[in-house]
Amino acid sequence: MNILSVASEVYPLVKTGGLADVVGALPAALLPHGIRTRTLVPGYPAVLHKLKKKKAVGGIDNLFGNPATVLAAEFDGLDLLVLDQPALYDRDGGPYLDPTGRDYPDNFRRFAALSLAAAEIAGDDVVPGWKPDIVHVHDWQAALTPVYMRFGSARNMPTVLTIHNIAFQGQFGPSVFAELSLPPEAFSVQFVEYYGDVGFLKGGLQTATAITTVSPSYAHEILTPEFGMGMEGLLASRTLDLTGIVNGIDVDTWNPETDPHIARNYGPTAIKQRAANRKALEERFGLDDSRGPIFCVISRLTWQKGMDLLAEVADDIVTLGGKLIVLGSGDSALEGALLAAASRHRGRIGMVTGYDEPLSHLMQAGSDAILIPSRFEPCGLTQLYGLRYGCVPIVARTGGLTDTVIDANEAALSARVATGFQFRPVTADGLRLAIRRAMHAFNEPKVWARLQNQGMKSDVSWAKSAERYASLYSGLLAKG
Ligand SMILES: Nc1ncnc2c1ncn2[C@@H]1O[C@H](COP(=O)(O)OP(=O)(O)O[C@H]2O[C@H](CO)[C@@H](O)[C@H](O)[C@H]2O)[C@@H](O)[C@H]1O
Repeated sequence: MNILSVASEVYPLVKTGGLADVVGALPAALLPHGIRTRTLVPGYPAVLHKLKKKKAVGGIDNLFGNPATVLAAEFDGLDLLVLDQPALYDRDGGPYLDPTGRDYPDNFRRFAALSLAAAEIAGDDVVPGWKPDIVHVHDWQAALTPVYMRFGSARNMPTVLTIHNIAFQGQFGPSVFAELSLPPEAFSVQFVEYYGDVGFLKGGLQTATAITTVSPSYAHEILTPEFGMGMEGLLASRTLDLTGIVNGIDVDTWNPETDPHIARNYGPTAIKQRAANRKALEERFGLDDSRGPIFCVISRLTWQKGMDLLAEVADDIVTLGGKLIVLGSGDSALEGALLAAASRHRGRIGMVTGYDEPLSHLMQAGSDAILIPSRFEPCGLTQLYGLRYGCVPIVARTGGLTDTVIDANEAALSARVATGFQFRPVTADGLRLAIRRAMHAFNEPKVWARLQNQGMKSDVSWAKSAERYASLYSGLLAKG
């Protein structure tokens, strides 16, 4: 079976968040099921520079006024198709933002182009000799693909749309519609029209054959007004086509036994070796060597991720005898609040602003616990990395965090299945209480070691979830 996967980022070529990790790891996990994935991504400079051997395999004469080339390349086991169109993608800055941090004003065109190219690859002879059986698109940036397919030659090919975060919907003013090369009837409630605007994700949710999101709990939550972000009504009409499949992680990239980014490698039978990583972290963040637990945070600094709650409890972590290290960037007010906490508590709180993949590995390997106080979290990946690295997750009880961490309550502790701590309500007090519970457990070395062990034994690989995607795909093909 051939899948065309379409996304705006893919690890290890271009990553701003968890979407890239999933799009980068799923193809290898699907291979044992006889499923071959080609991944279509935009030809940003970062992508083109990293791909040394690439060859033009097709072209589109007129993609919103300019010709585009489709390049093929292999990278780190990924079979890639790259949409090369310099007018759209050859920019300074990131995939979505210019160097000053503002959205590119033509993002609607940049990602409509990605979707239109995908539809043409699926339906026309853009890549001679190759056709997918199913097109699997990710998030709003690729969500117009099934809409274009509906009006093109691949109208009968099944499509899957995965929602990684329903908060990002790709909503634009009505004037962009004229530029999308869609027929007039597409500006209607059955397609992209959304309260008078154009909704990319909305159009995808209407037209994709199947919809998935990245955990079973989030699949339920997005049917409610609290989490559905306005899409709950539409999703309610599609519940039969909606599934939650929890994310896995790439257990080769994230393997404490072989990880090149950490000070000392270790496995489940040598957890004590983590001490060398803890020491390396203390040096890196300028922390003292007091014995209390190190709590880490690796996150976008946003309200979604509950980073305002973290700023509120930072002083308490120190008062309770713990230490806190934060790696992240985002909202400047939150960044400022956390930097202020770090300067109030030199030696006990450390912060690195920015994005640093290798450091994120060392933090998982050397910290005692990872804090994830998200207000909503479709799946979350950092708790899965934490489990694999013996870094105990302390998480808000929401979305995929609910599904992947087993709370250390009395019953779970005595059954020896607990892997971390959950809290609700998601407030500063809720988080504070969870930190207290964790401190208490940390002070009982046997209990803590059991939590770490149990976490490291959890299956966080893609194996089970890849099987679920494989059976979803087969079901779609069987339906014809
Ligand atoms: N400053 C920094 N330096 C280095 N690495 C950093 C970093 N900040 C974040 N990261 C990394 O970026 C990724 C973030 O993934 P998450 O799943 O936590 O959230 P995100 O909201 O991006 O993803 C969305 O999509 C994913 C994938 O489906 C869902 O799990 C999630 O719930 C949803 O919100 C992780 O790999 C993390 O280690």
